[in-house]
Amino acid sequence: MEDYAAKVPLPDAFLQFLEANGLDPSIYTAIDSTPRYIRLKPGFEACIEDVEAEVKCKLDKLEWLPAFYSLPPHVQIAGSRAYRQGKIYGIDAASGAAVMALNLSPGDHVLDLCAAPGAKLCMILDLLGDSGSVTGVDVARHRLAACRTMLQKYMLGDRCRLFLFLADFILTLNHYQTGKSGLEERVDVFKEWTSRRPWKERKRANKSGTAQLVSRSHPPELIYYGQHSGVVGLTKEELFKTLSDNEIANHGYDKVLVDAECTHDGSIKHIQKFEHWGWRTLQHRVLDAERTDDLHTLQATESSHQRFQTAKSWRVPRLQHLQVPFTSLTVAQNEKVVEQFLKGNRNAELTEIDASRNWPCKGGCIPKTWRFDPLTSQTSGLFVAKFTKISSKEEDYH
Ligand SMILES: C[S@@+](CC[C@H](N)C(=O)[O-])C[C@H]1O[C@@H](n2cnc3c(N)ncnc32)[C@H](O)[C@@H]1O
Repeated sequence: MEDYAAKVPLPDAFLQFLEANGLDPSIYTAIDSTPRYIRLKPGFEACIEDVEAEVKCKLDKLEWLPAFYSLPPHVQIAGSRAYRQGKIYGIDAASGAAVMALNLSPGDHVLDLCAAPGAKLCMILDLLGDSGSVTGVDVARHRLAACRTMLQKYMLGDRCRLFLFLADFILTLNHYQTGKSGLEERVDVFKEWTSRRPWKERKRANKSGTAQLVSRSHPPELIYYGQHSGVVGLTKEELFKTLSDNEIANHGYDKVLVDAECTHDGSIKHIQKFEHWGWRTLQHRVLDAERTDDLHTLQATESSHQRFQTAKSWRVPRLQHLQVPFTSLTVAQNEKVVEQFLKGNRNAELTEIDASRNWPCKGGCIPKTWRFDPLTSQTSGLFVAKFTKISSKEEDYH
């Protein structure tokens, strides 16, 4: 450990955390050389040379991840015209890999739990193009607001809806309800989305409080919906209704992404922020056992489907894949959560990720799981696992 202390600008407490979690501190020795990544918005392939001219460096196309380019770590893209005009995204390649693992097909309806600020959500919408839908759920109002801004900037809002709530929220929306004749006359029908909400609605929102983080007692709040997201024309009762098991068959999602909160110890960018925040706060923000336990519970809860949002999502016959990327590299927050999920869901199995054949990363401690560690992958750290439902009719409803 002492050897690394010299090479790696990390405090002892963090090195001890890594050791306690069986993580090799050498993965952080790439801190200074890990590139930045951008993703090109579909349709803007021709502008890559303009971007290169603007940021004054050559962009390297990633062989293993479509539309992704790497650039030197010191290059800033936020001030570039291409970024401001919504032609490129700043998103880490490992996050892009997690989205590719969903193996999206045209028309898929995707549930993105813990969606904000929305880098993966935007990529999913780009890949779906003019089909399917994405439902993003997050517990943080301010992060969802950033997500909505991103949707608008990249013109991706048409088939998306965002809900402020806990990830165990059950959404029972039928994705494409059309031809709902007569509903237009009803007072409380969702009209085309507008940022200027009617006075009555604002009053109601004020009453329910404007906390940045919602609690379990907070009712689900629709933060944004697009014209073709399936919301327009519904009443609140229809949007939030509870379905019986039989009805669930016609609702639900094809794929679910659970990008739950974790300690972010895999993220170099996150760890580097402590240079500014002060290493002393690392202990409180990342390492405290109490917080780590909470996060473990959160992930386990979300992934093991004790909470019914994910449970219902898992049970809907349409669901094919549940995809879990975690920005931690500890076994407790990854493999242990996977094991717990499999134990609690006999109709779930870990599935091979087609795209992983070309990924520059290592296998996890459980077969078919993957670990992007910063040194091997030259990306931010990420753990990825994908579950598929074994389609046994009796098991679907247990
Ligand atoms: C790793 S970040 C998600 C990043 C996001 N998927 C993206 O690609 O930009 C984790 C998110 O989980 C949210 N979160 C934490 N606990 C939650 C819960 N119980 N229900 C819903 N969201 C939660 C946080 O607000 C945070 O935005």
